[in-house]
Amino acid sequence: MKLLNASQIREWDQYTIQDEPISSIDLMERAARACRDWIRRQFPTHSFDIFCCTGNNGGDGLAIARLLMLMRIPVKVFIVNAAGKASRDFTTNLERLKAIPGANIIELTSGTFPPPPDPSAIIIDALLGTGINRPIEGFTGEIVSFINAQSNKVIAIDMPSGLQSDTYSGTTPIIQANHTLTFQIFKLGLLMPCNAGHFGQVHVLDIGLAPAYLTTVESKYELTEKTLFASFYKTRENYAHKGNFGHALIIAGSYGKMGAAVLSTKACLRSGAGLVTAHVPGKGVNIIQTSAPEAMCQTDPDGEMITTIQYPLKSYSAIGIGPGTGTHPSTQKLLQHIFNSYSQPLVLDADALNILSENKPWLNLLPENSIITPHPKEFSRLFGEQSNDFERIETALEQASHLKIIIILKGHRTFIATPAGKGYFNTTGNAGMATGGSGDVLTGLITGLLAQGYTAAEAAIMGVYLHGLAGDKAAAVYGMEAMIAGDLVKKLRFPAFE
Ligand SMILES: NC(=O)C1=CN([C@@H]2O[C@H](COP(=O)(O)OP(=O)(O)OC[C@H]3O[C@@H](n4cnc5c(N)ncnc54)[C@H](OP(=O)(O)O)[C@@H]3O)[C@@H](O)[C@H]2O)[C@@H](O)CC1
Ligand SMILES: Nc1ncnc2c1ncn2[C@@H]1O[C@H](COP(=O)(O)OP(=O)(O)O)[C@@H](O)[C@H]1O
Ligand SMILES: [K+]
Repeated sequence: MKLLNASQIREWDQYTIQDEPISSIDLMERAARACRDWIRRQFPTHSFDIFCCTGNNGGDGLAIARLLMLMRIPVKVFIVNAAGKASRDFTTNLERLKAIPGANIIELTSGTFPPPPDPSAIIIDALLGTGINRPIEGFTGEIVSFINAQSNKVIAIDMPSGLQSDTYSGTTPIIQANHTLTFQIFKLGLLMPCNAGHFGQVHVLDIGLAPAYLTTVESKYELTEKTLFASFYKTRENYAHKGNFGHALIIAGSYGKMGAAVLSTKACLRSGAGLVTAHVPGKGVNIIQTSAPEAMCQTDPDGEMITTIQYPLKSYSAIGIGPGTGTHPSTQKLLQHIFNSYSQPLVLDADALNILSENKPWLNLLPENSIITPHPKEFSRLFGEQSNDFERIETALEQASHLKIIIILKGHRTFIATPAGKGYFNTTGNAGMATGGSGDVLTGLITGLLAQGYTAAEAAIMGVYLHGLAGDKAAAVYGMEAMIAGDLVKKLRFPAFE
């Protein structure tokens, strides 16, 4: 699914109005009904204080208020700056709400604040949505601060008010919601870790915008979803043999960190690669051969770390390097040797990235379409500190196209930047994956996909998606706390397709 910016979303709105056709007030009603249904399911016994400005986001708030009232749910509506310019659909919804006997509508003008809400009431933030075009200030800002000061749960409609959908919002007043009910599609601002304290849990509600619009519009960003995965996935032929699925080499581990080698090797085996070899320190041979007997093993002449490769690399269709290797100068030298002698894409993680950040010119030696998998700290060691997450993804895209590599910026919504200038946000995974070794699993998995002949971008997107899916399956069984990285390997599954 493409990610759209605020003006494209407005266009999508208009497209749907003409294409379906549906009037704009009916589209607002459909959006309000979707919110009402979600709210009723989640909070069946609460009362609601709904805060509205006078644009269409406020119009949604008024329609939600009416729909809740019609179900005999207690609702108070506060209209902020009621004398301000009102949208047509806001005005229509205000008339409809006023027509309901007992409607409790309170106008708030500068300096008048509402009474503190009932402790069990839920606040609905329908002040501003995607129409925001400047930071919130003045009385609206004071109302935002008032809402944030309450201990009540807050549900934001479409966007937490004050949060920009496409750019960094800075430190101006912004609603801190527990839940955000956003319409039809994620917004960039709802994917950024720096905004997490504002959007809480995001729920995308289908309001029936015309899918055909998406084929007419360009977007730099996309979400990884099952359909994208399916578009890359290659079915195994009945007569296929292991020689058809490549030979992956995992270079990993050091004394005390052999677990990293085991996890990435096992994940590589489960990627579908035909053959997997692990290159490990001499003393690690028994560990790897016992825990991953399906893999072959090359031992380093050094017992405790990776220093030397004494065999040709050409026969390997993909190489993953870095988990648990350490950054000893001998390991650094080996990495440089690989950069100079191997021309196919590499997958670089963990200590390989730490070595790169100490030898930045080597970034230019990376074979085209190599994949690097930094977490935010590794990313800033490589490419410098960024002042916010929007800047970080921009830098990732710039560097991916400059270095002609894929950058996987790991996190809750892992971001994949491709040399073609496209960025993908992953939709799978959970905080249970914040446990040592999860990244090693990802490295092995992506290396194995690359070895089978998937392009670097496909391997990166599929790997990240599958890794998160495995995390979700592991969390469903063990809970987020009890799951460990080895469970990700066990739970790796390729989705079934028709
Ligand atoms: N397609 C969809 O998904 C659908 C969307 N729908 C809903 O419409 C919402 C978008 O509505 P919207 O365009 O009327 O904008 P909204 O956010 O209400 O702002 C209103 C006005 O406020 C002003 N303003 C701007 N910044 C400001 C600030 N900082 N402080 C104070 N004022 C500020 C600015 O006017 P200006 O002052 O610039 O003239 C702006 O026009 C969307 O989020 C969703 O809830 C659904 O109903 C149907 C389907
Ligand atoms: N809160 C989270 N939500 C979703 N995925 C997460 C979360 N925390 C970590 N992950 C995933 O787990 C992996 C952790 O990798 P990394 O930080 O390299 O850990 P390690 O070095 O311990 O293997 C990444 O793929 C990341 O996206
Ligand atoms: K809002």
